[in-house]
Amino acid sequence: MYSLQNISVSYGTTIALRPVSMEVEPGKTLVLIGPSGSGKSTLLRVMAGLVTPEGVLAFGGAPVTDWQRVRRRIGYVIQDGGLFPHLTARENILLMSRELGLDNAARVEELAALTHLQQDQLDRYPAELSGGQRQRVGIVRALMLDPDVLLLDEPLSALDPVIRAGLADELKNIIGTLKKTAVLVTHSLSEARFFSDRLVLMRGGAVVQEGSYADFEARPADPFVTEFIDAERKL
Ligand SMILES: Nc1ncnc2c1ncn2[C@@H]1O[C@H](COP(=O)(O)OP(=O)(O)OP(=O)(O)O)[C@@H](O)[C@H]1O
Repeated sequence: MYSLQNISVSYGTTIALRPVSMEVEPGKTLVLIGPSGSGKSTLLRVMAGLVTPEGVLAFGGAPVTDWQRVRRRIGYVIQDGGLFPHLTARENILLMSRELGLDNAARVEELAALTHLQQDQLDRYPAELSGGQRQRVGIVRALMLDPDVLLLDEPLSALDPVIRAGLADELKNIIGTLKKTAVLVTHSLSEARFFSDRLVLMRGGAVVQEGSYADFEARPADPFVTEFIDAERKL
């Protein structure tokens, strides 16, 4: 779905991504994991077309030249939903559809059912919803235009453990049922293990190891991989 060749990003004098190359396979879930500041969100923002990198980024087999067209095929979810506070949940969800002149009212109902959002919750403002409900609204909004790809930046990190476990199940089901390609950023190794077909561990803007969770355990490419796994286990 994505092919990245020597993608790098600097913010002024800060190097956020060193040349990174990777593939994101269609229909699979890739998880980006690594310590704070390692470049995970920057890489996701590059895939969302929100940051322009050096290097070559291809989507669906061709280098991206028209982000307008590509962005419609991508749903982007950030921590706490990233909702507009002055719009109700339903208005947030329908914003893009209205801009494009699409009547998607029925799809809201379908997706609300899939994410266990209730009617009265859809008519509330974000401040009147719990963190888990806001996150669900963010997920429904991202799914409205039926994107091929879901980009998820720490979608579960603001939630209490019970809600987090429930939403993790729902999200995994949604990704599987709707056959989406997903790229998910997390700090949590257990989340990474739960969601990933493939894992990418980053440090200092570079990829340390890429593979399955089993590869990371059985064949760590660098002492940092073992250190990272052990540190997470202790918690
Ligand atoms: N808009 C920005 N302006 C300047 N520097 C930035 C900006 N965004 C990120 N950075 C820097 O780029 C580097 C990578 O940041 P990024 O947010 O991609 O890391 P991350 O792995 O997602 O971190 P976290 O897990 O804490 O969210 C960091 O050094 C960060 O301080």
